[in-house]
Amino acid sequence: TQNSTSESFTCHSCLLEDKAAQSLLNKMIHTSLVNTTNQVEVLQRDPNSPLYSVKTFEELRLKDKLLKGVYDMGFNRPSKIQENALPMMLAEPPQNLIAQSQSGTGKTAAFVLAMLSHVDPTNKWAQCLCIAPTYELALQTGKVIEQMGKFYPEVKLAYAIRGNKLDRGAKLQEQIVIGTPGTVLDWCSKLKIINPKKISVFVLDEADVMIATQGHQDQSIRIQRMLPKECQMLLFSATFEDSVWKFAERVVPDPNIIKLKREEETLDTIKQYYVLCSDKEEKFTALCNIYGAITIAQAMIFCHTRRTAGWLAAELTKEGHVVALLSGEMTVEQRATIIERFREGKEKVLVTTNVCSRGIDVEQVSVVINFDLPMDKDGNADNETYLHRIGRTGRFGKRGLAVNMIDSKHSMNILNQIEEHFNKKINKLDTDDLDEIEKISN
Ligand SMILES: Nc1ncnc2c1ncn2[C@@H]1O[C@H](COP(=O)(O)OP(=O)(O)OP(=O)(O)O)[C@@H](O)[C@H]1O
Repeated sequence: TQNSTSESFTCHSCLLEDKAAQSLLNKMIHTSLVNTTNQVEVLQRDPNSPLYSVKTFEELRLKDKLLKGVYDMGFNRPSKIQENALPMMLAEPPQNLIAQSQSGTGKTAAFVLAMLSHVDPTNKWAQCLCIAPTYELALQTGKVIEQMGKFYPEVKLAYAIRGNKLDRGAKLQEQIVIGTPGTVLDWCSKLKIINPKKISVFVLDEADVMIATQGHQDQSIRIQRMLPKECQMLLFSATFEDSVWKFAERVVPDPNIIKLKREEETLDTIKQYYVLCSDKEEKFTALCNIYGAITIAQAMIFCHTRRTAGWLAAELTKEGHVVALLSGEMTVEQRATIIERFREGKEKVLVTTNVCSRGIDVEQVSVVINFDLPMDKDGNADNETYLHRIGRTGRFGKRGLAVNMIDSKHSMNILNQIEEHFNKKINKLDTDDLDEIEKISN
């Protein structure tokens, strides 16, 4: 209907544009390293120079105060990306770096360590400058700097973020500055609080989010142009589409490049079924019939709109089931809390719309219910989203179960498109047949 289309559109646009919120969510959720089996790809500016990588933090010859900070955070050894990135960032003379890897692989920890090692605490001026796309992301990175520098109190940190007003010409004493592009630019140019000529490390974090925000790209480039040529430039991004790449090349001259590819998801280990119903209510009944079977593991239920998700969560609750609802009108903090609880297993079922959970990794989910099938704005099958919802990477390749609810010719059509696209047959499931339901959960 007109209504549901526009509703899903609003939710879609509010979150699609809000890459920053997604990024913040992932940061809040990743309280430890994400497992990846993919190899790191390293492209050196000088292909003849030996490639250094480290397996321990000791090999980096960090100051004791810093090593203590690293161990105090519970890090035992460098992550995959850190093995190569750290030696490059700490090399003499300094090397420029562009690094791309998914959220939770240790990028932030890596450049924070690099900044802290570069600082000369006896010099009371800004030496390292880090820019992040939003206020919240800047605060989040600031926290990591404070935590890692806990045993190195001579090094001070300043936040160049809105609301932090300093007088024109006031000279900053802090050696590290973290902030958003607009404020950092003001501090460097108009207010002259930072002398950009004295910056020796420049970090551009979350480049993909940065360029998605109006104006940030230009501001970042203007900041970069004020820095001395020999300043070390470091750029990090979770994704690497062409636009990010073009931007990266403009702000990081002569870069070394490190990439950690995301693992491909496949449908190979997934049992896929469809259930035939006549309307939403019948889909609900069918869902209740298989509820016992699906809640042996953790399940996610996807609906097309916020309204359906809200309705479904309420109906399931009325039936006495404990479910969590992740919805578009929630704040980032609220969403983070819900995802965190679900991750910890406090709730076994999470009802959500696709938009809300796009790009958020919840690896342990082994049952996915498509209460509504994923479709694009023209009403065709959204194969990519289908794969993201139910696919598994090699690493988390345990068996999974996907159940698709069909209640119209249109949704049957989408299902057929999905079958054809992946060249995989999706079997019919009779939810009144207890033996059959028994089978799917084994
Ligand atoms: N070497 C390490 N050993 C153990 N844990 C680590 C290590 N490096 C980072 N971590 C932890 O792993 C989590 C993810 O790291 P980090 O935030 O640096 O990743 P990221 O790639 O920057 O991801 P995001 O872009 O989402 O912040 C954090 O909780 C961090 O404290």
